[in-house]
Amino acid sequence: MRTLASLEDSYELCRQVTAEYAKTFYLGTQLMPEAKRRAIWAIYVWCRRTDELVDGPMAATTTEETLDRWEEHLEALFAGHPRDEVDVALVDTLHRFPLDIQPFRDMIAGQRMDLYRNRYQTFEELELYCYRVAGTVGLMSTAVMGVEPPVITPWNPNPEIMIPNQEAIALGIANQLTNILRDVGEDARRGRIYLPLDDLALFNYTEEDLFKGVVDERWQELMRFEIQRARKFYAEAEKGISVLSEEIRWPVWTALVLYRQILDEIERNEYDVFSKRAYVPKWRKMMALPVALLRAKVL
Ligand SMILES: CC(C)=CCC/C(C)=C/CC/C(C)=C/CC/C(C)=C/[C@@H]1[C@@H](COP(=O)(O)OP(=O)(O)O)[C@]1(C)CC/C=C(\C)CC/C=C(\C)CCC=C(C)C
Ligand SMILES: [Mn+2]
Repeated sequence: MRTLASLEDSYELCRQVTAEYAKTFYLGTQLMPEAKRRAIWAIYVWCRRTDELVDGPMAATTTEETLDRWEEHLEALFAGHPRDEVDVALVDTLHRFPLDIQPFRDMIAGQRMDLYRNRYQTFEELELYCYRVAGTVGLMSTAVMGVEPPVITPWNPNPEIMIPNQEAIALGIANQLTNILRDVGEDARRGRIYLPLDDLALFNYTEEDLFKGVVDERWQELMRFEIQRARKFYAEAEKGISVLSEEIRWPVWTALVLYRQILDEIERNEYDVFSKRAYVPKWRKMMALPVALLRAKVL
């Protein structure tokens, strides 16, 4: 069988894709030890490819069968059989880290929802979607990043190792909710509303108002409500960072703080997400780094 790519070339390709498409995550990985950041790059590429099946240039040709084939491709990867040059790095990552296939399957299930669904009635329905496309990323990342070994004492010789899965899921959901709030206008132009219809009704705001991009007191109240809920998921995630490995805490704090800043920008824009895309200026991102370092070292 012809060599698809050397392992080094495969990881380098994953690094280039991550650096190109995910500046914030890439910055976070730069603060990680070599073996772990390479693994995150390989996982990022798989996640990006999965998302682009439904969200990228090829989306129009994607069907349930496309996702079925992608799931078969995933099974091959977990069986140790790469099919293209970026697969080589992920197969190596799967051998090095205790990654379970279920979060990968769940992300594909999330992309299936994007195929046939463009409204969410309740927050519970939206939360399932956010778990599938983003909470799963938290589980994948935590499996690579690892946790600080618990302190062994004479009175506690076999301390339980706490894996912060719920908190990792919470960060993924917080990121996805942030993404949804930032992209309300863009998604509406594609006929898609992720905000729960029950929430719109709570503030007497209609789908028609949203498609017209109406920004009034009703909309601002609704957005305050949504942002407050997203911040609760960030707060939940913060509790889990303290048990991550020491050298990992800074990059994760950085990823959390930088993504959460998007909510601050939406507030600065007075919740007008229709004519302004919330964007965190570089200088604000840079200011967040020492804050994240302090949180990682002290808390
Ligand atoms: C620093 C670090 C470990 C980051 C993880 C990097 C990684 C593997 C990211 C994958 C992201 C991705 C492409 C997922 C596919 C589905 C998707 C697009 C999800 C949405 C991401 C938005 O990506 P992007 O910003 O590129 O979107 P736009 O194109 O700009 O619209 C999501 C919002 C989900 C992102 C979810 C995470 C990064 C999970 C973070 C959680 C952890 C790192 C766990 C931390 C552990 C604890 C205990 C808190
Ligand atoms: Mn998507």
